[in-house]
Amino acid sequence: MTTSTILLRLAETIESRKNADPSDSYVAKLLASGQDKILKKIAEEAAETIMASKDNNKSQIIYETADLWFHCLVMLTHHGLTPEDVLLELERREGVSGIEEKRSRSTH
Ligand SMILES: N=c1c2ncn([C@@H]3O[C@H](COP(=O)(O)OP(=O)(O)OP(=O)(O)O)[C@@H](O)[C@H]3O)c2ncn1[C@@H]1O[C@H](COP(=O)(O)O)[C@@H](O)[C@H]1O
Repeated sequence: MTTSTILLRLAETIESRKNADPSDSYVAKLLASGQDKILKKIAEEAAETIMASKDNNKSQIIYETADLWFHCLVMLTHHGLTPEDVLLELERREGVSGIEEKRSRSTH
C-alpha cells in the first residue's frame, strides 16, 4: 500500500467520525471539541516530535511524527480539506523547485 493511500484512507475514517458519538471515538470527541483543542494537540505533538529528534531516538521520532501527522489530518478535516490537497501542493512544488529549474536550465 502506498503512503498516500494510507493517508487518504485514514482521512476517510476521520471524516466518517464527524457524525459519530464522541463517547465512542477519540476523533469524534476531538472534532466536537473544536479548533482550539485540535491546534493544542498539534502543538503538543510537534513539541514531542522535536524532543524525540533532539534525543536522536528514531523509534520515538516515528511514533511522535505519526501522532503529529494524525492530528494534522484531523485539523484538515475540520477545515473540509484532505491530504490530497496537501499532496497536490507538494507535487506542484516538485515542478517549481530550484534544483529542478537549474537542472532544466543547464540542459537547454
Ligand atoms: N491514528 C490515530 C491516532 N493517533 C493517536 N491517537 C490518539 O491521540 C491521542 C494522543 O494524545 P495523548 O498521547 O496526548 O493522549 P491523551 O492524553 O489521551 O489525549 P488528550 O486527553 O490530551 O486529548 C491518544 O488518545 C491516541 O489514542 C489516535 N487516535 C486514532 N487514530 C486513528 O483514527 C482512527 C479512528 O479513531 P477513533 O475515532 O478513536 O475510532 C483509528 O482507527 C486510528 O486509525
